[in-house]
Amino acid sequence: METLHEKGASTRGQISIHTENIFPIIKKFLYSDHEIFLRELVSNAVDASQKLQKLASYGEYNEEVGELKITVAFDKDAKTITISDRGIGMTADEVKKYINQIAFSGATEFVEKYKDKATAGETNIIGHFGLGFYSAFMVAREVEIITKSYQPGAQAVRWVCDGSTEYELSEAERADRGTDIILHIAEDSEEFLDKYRLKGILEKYGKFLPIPVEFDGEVINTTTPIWTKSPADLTDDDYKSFYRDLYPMSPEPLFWIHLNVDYPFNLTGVLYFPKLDGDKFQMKREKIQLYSRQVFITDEVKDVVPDFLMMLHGVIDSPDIPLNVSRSFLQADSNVKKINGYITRKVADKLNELFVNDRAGFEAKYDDIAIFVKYGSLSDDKFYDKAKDFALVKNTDGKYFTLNEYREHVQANQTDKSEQVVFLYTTDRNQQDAYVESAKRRGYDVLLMDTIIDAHYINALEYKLEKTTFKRVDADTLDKLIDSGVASESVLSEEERTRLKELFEQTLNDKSLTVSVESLPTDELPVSITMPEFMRRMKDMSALSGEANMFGSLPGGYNVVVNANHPLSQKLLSTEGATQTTLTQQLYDLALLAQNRLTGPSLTAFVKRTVDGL
Ligand SMILES: Nc1ncnc2c1ncn2[C@@H]1O[C@H](COP(=O)(O)OP(=O)(O)OP(=O)(O)O)[C@@H](O)[C@H]1O
Repeated sequence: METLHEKGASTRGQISIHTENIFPIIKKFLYSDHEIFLRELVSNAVDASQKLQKLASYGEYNEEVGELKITVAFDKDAKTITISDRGIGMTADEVKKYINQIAFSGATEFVEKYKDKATAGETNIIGHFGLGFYSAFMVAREVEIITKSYQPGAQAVRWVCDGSTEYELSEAERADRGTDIILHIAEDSEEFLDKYRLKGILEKYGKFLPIPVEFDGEVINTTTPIWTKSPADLTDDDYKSFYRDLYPMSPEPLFWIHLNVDYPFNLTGVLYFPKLDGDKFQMKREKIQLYSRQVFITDEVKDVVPDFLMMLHGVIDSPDIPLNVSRSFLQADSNVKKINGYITRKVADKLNELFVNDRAGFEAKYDDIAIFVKYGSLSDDKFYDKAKDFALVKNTDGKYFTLNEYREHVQANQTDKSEQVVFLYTTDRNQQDAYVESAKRRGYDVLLMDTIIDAHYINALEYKLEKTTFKRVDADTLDKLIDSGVASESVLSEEERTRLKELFEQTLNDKSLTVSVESLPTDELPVSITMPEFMRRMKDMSALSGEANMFGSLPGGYNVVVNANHPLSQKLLSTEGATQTTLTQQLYDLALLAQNRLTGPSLTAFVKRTVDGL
């Protein structure tokens, strides 16, 4: 039985810390967010309650456990906030040991002592920093503890400390086992003496705590959220309704992944693939909530979750993530790295499973999934290796192919003279329609690569796929895009071709344009405008990165390709003077128009010229 040495008297003593000034430091810097005090104290109450449950289950506590509800109450007049639990409580010696010795964590000792008895994943003790309790001094000018140990016949004790290094410990009255933490709120923290404020904080951090927490006559938490259950016991509706709880305004998720791992680290959670809808490019971060043993910690999951999965929604719960330490430490933490790898693997496995089991369903969702697959493939080679079998490409007819299937599909028709298979693509089906249609007329297939990440994805695929080149449909004339090595016959003589080239150069009078005359099929446009693939990619990249580099600032870069075999070319050569100039300009403008690039005064002039000619 625990009693104070001098029964009835109170003891005074020094809190054993090495610096006198630790409290101001705690107050200011331990947590920048003062509301955290409530999370810490309620977590301690949860710990104490769970410890009691454990002792009971180990047969070391044989009395009635009863209801283990934690209550949080406040008194505006007395300016107090009280957190009460019916957990294991503390003897006077334990108060001295656990409360007075800052940074000595009772929790660590407890786990150490019971770890042999606890089965994996069962060590549900929140605290292991030994400082949580002292966060009370961020908001309180004085903290009082009234506690009574679960041990038979234990004497209740009262500990008071005003935030200096002095404390007072005396005997007290408490009917039942457990602990009351009474905070005498400091003047500058009176904002916390407010029903809505307290409720808000409790709901933020404690919505899923494993022990019921009552505030203002209501229990604020669900003690067994779905991630603590076994997937076998859950239905689709359970997952969907949990999602609705977390994100009331969001459309139904596409699918989800239940995470559950014990070794080499402990992690549970449910990650949802959201329906991104029109929001595809907007990286919606801060949608994953991080918990530690059901205590909400943060929605800043950077470093814990791979960057490309930051757009997922859901909950991750891990006691193995160091939470109160700096970011740089977090990055170097080996558990965090393993967790990262694990999540990546689970996501890849889930996608593969969907692909294999339900190809049609997978395709139906693919437009939403694509961004994860692409971003993942770009940022993580291991993910790419898994994803290459289920990553899909979509052509302009809306058909989906895996990369291998697509290669098979186009190989016969789209292999050039250097044995490269050319994947043609469009970044804008409407704007590049003329080019897409002429490619299709030749029996070529065209891929849709119209999302912002595709430029990078194409680079990565070219690097990874053997003997494969991507070319945008308007990068060159079709003969050159897929160069069979067989030159087409020209109906014009060499001299006529030179005249044609000069005619365009003089009429357009623009040094940034390169004019070439080529022998194309007669059903191709008389004039078309192309931009070499390499040049365009460089320009796109510099536009994307927002950095002005030499490619970004280069003007034009366009080629004007005149089709020597088109009947209009011959007609052009047979005219002269103003008629010839007008016709040349008109053909060039039509080429621009076919690309939806004829605007402003040039468009006005074109319309007038056309009307005049009718
Ligand atoms: N409500 C409580 N009931 C019983 N013991 C408590 C209670 N609150 C605190 N303690 C004891 O005081 C110790 C120190 O608490 P403190 O919050 O400072 O550290 P911790 O919980 O071990 O770690 P953390 O910093 O992560 O919270 C606890 O480990 C526990 O032994």
